[in-house]
Amino acid sequence: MSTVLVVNSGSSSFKYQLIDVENRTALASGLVERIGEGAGRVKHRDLTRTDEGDSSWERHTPIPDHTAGFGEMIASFTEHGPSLEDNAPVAVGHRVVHGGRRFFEPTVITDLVKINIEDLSDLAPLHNPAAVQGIDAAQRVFGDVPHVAVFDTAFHRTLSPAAYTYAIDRDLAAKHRIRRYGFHGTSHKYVSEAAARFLDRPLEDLAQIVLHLGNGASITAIDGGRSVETSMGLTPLEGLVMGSRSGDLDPAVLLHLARRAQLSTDELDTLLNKKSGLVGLAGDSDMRDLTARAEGGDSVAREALDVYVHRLRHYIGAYVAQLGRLDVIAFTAGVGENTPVVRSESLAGLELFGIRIDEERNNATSRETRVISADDSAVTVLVVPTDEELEIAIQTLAAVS
Ligand SMILES: Nc1ncnc2c1ncn2[C@@H]1O[C@H](COP(=O)(O)OP(=O)(O)O)[C@@H](O)[C@H]1O
Ligand SMILES: CC(=O)OP(=O)(O)O
Ligand SMILES: [Mg+2]
Repeated sequence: MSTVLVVNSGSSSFKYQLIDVENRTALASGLVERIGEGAGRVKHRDLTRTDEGDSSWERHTPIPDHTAGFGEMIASFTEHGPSLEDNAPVAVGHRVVHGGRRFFEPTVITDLVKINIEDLSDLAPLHNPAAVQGIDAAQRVFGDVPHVAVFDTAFHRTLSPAAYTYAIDRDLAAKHRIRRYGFHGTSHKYVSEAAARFLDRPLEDLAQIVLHLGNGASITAIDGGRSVETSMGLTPLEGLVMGSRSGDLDPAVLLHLARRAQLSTDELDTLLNKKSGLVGLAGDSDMRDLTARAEGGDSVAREALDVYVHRLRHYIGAYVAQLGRLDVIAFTAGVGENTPVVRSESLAGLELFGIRIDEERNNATSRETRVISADDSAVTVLVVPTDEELEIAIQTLAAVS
C-alpha cells in the first residue's frame, strides 16, 4: 500500500489527509487551526473505523506555530489512529497556490524550490507564505520522505496567449510577470475528469464549465480536458464575487480610492482581499449565514446574493461563447456543492443555451456526484464533490515513483 500525506496550509491553519492512493481512499483527515492565536484547536478523524459515531476527536490546546501543529497532528494519529507506523507515508504532498511561470509539474521540494515558491508570495499573499511555513514544518517532522509541491496554477498552463494576456504595456508586463495564471486548477482538473467518468464519456469529447465556489471562487472553461479560460488572474483576486474578495472591478476604483480616500497600497490590498466580496456587501462571508438571512427577509443579504449570482451568470454566458459548445456544467466546493439557490438562480432562464435545471433534483441533499438538470436539458448539469487532496496525493505519488 502506498500512502501519501497531503497538506493544505493556510496562514493560521492547515488541513491534512492521509491517503491510500491505490484504493483512492482517505485513511484519516484533520484540521489544525488558530495557530499562534492562544486557543488552538485540532480536529482529527480516523476514517478506517467503521463505527461512525466515535471516529472523530477534537482537542483544544495552544499551538504556537506550524511545527507545533504538526506535533499535534502526530499525537492525534498516535492516540486515535490509524497508526502512522503501519501506514507510513511514502511522500508528503503540499498544495501550493502560485507556481508562476516556473512550475507546471508536481515538483519535488528542494531548498531552491522553496525559495522560488517564497519569491511568488507577492502574487498570492494569502496563500504562498503559508505554504512555505507548512512545508518547513512538515519537513522537520517528516524528514525522511520526499515532499512534493502541487500547484493550483498548473492545470491552466494550456491557456492561449489571447486568454492569458492583459492589454497593458508588453515590456512592463513581461518584466513583472503580469499575465493571467488561474487557480484552483487541481479542483477544476479533478472535477472535469470525475464528470467525464460519471457520464461514461471520453474527456476529450466534452466541453465543460466548472464552477468552484468555496471561500475563494473561480470558474473554468474546459475543452477536451484542457483549461481554455478561467476567471482568476495574476492573483486569486480576479473574477467571481467571493467570501471576502471583490473579484472583478474597474481598475480605476483603486486609483480613485488612492487619490480620494488616501488609501495606501496595503490598505487597498486588505480592502479587496479581506473586506470585500460577501463580507463587504453584507457582513457575512459564510454562504450558510447569508442564505439564512436572505430567506428571513434581510434585504442586505438578498442584495449581496443578487450581486454574487449576477457575476456568475456573466461568466457562464461568456464561457459558452468562448467554448462555442457546451456539454456539462459542474458545480463544486462548499457553496457549489451545498447551496441549491445559487445553482438554480445562476442557471435560471438559460434554456437558450440548452440548460434546464430540475428543481427537485437540485434541492435533494447528497454527498455523491449527481445530475441536477432535467432529462430534456441539452447540457448536463452536475454537482461533483471536489477532492483536491486525492488529486494531490495521486500527483505526488507519480512525481516520486
Ligand atoms: N452545508 C453547507 N451549506 C451551504 N454552504 C456551505 C455548506 N458547507 C460549506 N458551505 C460554504 O462553503 C464555503 C466554504 O467552501 P470551501 O470549499 O470549504 O472553502 P475553502 O476550501 O476555500 O475554505 C463557505 O461560504 C460555506 O458557507
Ligand atoms: C486560490 C484560492 O483562492 O484558494 P482558496 O479558495 O483555498 O482560498
Ligand atoms: Mg478550497
